[in-house]
Amino acid sequence: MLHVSMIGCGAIGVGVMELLKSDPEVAFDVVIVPEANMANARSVVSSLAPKARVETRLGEDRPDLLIECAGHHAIEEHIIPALLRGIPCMVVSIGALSEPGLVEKLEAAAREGKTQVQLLSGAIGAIDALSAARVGGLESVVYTGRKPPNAWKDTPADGPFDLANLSVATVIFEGSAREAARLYPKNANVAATLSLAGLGLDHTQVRLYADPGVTENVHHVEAKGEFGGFELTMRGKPLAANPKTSALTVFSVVRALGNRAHALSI
Ligand SMILES: NC(=O)C1=CN([C@@H]2O[C@H](COP(=O)(O)OP(=O)(O)OC[C@H]3O[C@@H](n4cnc5c(N)ncnc54)[C@H](O)[C@@H]3O)[C@@H](O)[C@H]2O)C=CC1
Ligand SMILES: O=C([O-])CC(=O)C(=O)O
Repeated sequence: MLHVSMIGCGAIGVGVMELLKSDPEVAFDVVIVPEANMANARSVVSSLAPKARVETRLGEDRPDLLIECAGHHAIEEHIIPALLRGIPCMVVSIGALSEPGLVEKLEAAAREGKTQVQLLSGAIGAIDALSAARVGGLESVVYTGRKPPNAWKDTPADGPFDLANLSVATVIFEGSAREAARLYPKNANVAATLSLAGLGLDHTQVRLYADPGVTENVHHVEAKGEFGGFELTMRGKPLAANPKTSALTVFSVVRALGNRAHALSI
């Protein structure tokens, strides 16, 4: 039985608890949310993981694994202190790692705690192929992200572009993955994940579209290198609870927890 503490109880966290509620090998002991969200989280957790406590921090608990499904601040606030205490962690808010120095800080904390932090693939596939290709040397990685206009609400594109009335696919950003992640933190996790697996934040090229012609979050990757090349297109269905987040992100967390909890890992 894997004893898990989870940070966040939003679209991803709730989806994960729903899918794992009848898995006898995974137990949620603690769910961590900010004070203001505790009442809401308690009502959800009481039906999906009735044995779990809702807290604002991990405290003295020592789970087998701490998983972050919360957002960028949670990395500094909860993951780094847990790693320093030797608790293995998984992270889904990969866009946060575009902040200068944060990847190094995470790595140093895991080393000091003699443990490991796993960065999850989330909404994108082929991270295994890309990071293997890096071993032989990569020439270029180009990522194009395409989402319905409402997924760009409350981002820097909301204002300069009349999102509600777009009639054609419109490029709202073109530049490096570092800049994409800085400007669009909640929509640039995929760009950051591809960068960390591949050519890094400054050399991964990103183009983002608000596209009234799509209903899914479409991720396209083109990579070339010593290994040859690949092209990947993923059409991720957005979660009803948060259109910025693809359902595959939830499934990737469930897969990662299953791989730790079950006898066979794939
Ligand atoms: N790697 C990937 O491919 C993807 C990563 N994400 C990232 O996953 C994260 C969560 O996404 P959603 O569940 O859709 O968001 P959401 O907004 O629905 O839920 C976030 C939850 O985390 C809690 N929270 C926020 N800050 C916190 C903190 N500092 N400490 C503890 N709890 C905190 C909130 O109260 C809420 O319960 C976001 O950062 C998002 O950018 C989302 C989609 C894909
Ligand atoms: O598709 C998703 O779930 C989220 C996404 O694009 C990102 O954060 O890069």
